[in-house]
Amino acid sequence: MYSFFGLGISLVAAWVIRALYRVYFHPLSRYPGSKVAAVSTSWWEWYWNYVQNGRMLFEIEKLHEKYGPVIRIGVNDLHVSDPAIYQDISRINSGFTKDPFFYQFISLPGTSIGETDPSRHRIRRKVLTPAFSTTRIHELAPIVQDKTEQLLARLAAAKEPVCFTDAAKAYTLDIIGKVVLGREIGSLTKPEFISELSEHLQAAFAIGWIGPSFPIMSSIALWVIQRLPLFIFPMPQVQFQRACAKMTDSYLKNFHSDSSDGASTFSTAHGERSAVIDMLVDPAATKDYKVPTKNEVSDELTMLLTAGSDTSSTAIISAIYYIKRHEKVLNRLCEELTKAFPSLEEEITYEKVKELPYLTAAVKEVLRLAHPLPGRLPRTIPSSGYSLYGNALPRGTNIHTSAYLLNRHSDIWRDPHEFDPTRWMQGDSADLEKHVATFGRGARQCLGKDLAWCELWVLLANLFRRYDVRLTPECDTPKREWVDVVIAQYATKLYMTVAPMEK
Ligand code: HEM
Repeated sequence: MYSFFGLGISLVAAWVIRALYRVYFHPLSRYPGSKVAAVSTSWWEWYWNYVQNGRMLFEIEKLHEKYGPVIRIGVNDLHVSDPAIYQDISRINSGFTKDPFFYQFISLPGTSIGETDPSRHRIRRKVLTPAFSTTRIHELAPIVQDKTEQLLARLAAAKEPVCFTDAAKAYTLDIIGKVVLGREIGSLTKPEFISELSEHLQAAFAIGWIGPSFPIMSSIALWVIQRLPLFIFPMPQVQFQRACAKMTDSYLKNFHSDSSDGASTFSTAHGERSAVIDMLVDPAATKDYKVPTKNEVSDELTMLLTAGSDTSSTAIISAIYYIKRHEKVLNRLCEELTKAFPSLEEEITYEKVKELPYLTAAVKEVLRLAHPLPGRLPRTIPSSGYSLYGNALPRGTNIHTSAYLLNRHSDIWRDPHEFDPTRWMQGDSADLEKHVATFGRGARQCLGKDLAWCELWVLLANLFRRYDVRLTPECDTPKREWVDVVIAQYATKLYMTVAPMEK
């Protein structure tokens, strides 16, 4: 009895000593912020992101307002709100890497997004780059065009207001499905725009932050669950992963890649082949390339489908909301579109719309204010260490930055909270581009940026030129509340009706 009591006291004493060390003597103790987070990253994250449902980012914002550009948000974690520091740590060859603990839960290890080793990442990225390059987007544009027609036809045929949030998710999932898997997912044909794959994906996003809060416990649980039959523990991430594995399997069975053919066997935009899979399984894809196993290919596809669906749809939904809520912007945009496409019979294509200056400025402004990935993306200090405002920080410290704060930082943005596309049409606007954190920067910046742009350009131009868009009164509100569940999740879905423009 006495020894149990003694053990209890010793454990409590050890915990107290460790907590005191972390708060007062740790190398990060000089930084202000949350004392709870300094003692335990997990509990602080769990409280703000789980109990308070994705509000950690707003707490971080408040702490910055109180303490300035650097705050402590974990035992080894600082959050920095300073565009100059963001530029420095995200530049190519900065030496900073992705934090493996964090990324194993918001991605799959070894994939383009989840790989934290820079040299392995470089190889995977080199293999995948041609599948999403600017040149390739021209070949993929007809897919975007087809899906746009399909979506608009459904919106126009609807008798009741349509849930555009679900429709836009179906649109981007169908596009990325065709690009990545070379096959139709068919969400746009479903009565409520919900396919099986989109259901798994939504469920996976819904539990977004639990993993990173308790990395060790969660990784053990995930390891066990991944090895159990699905019916015992139907975890959404694993369901989604297995659905993708099934599709990869059937693809590889149907289209066995002939390595001697290499790149020449890649799909055309409308073919049933997937350039992405063909590239991944091509041993000659790049020097020192080791073809991934079937499961590794499937993990990559899972990540690409995740990265390329809700991100773009969130941007599209926000674009419609912002443009509709700003009458001057809507009028100027419609004017530009009518001038560029005087006849309603004329096809509104990617090649033409990407040249429209006001549409482009409006999309840039949407992406600045309505970043689909608003929250912190930690980067780990390399073995050489890092000097932050002249203070040396030890290797292994994570520096987090967030698009939500950077894209509104008053050092860079005049009237940062205003939705003003014309800021992108002035002399210094080229310089502004580098300060937008929406797609990340440097070696780890978004690989699908051009595809996302293609979707935004084509859909918005077609929608606003050909239809009169009306938001339902419940959605036509001055503010849309959102929380950060890895992706920005809005409190209410966007409902709207469309009526064809008169000739
Ligand atoms: C508006 C839409 C999109 C936004 C805002 C967005 C944003 C981002 C951001 C912020 C990152 C960096 C993540 C990090 O540092 O951990 C990223 C990475 C990535 N994104 Fe996107 N993304 C979008 C659309 C897409 C699309 C359509 C694809 C197509 C597959 C895609 C594929 C990727 C990939 C593969 C990476 C990892 C790149 C690497 O680390 O090398 N994204 N994206």
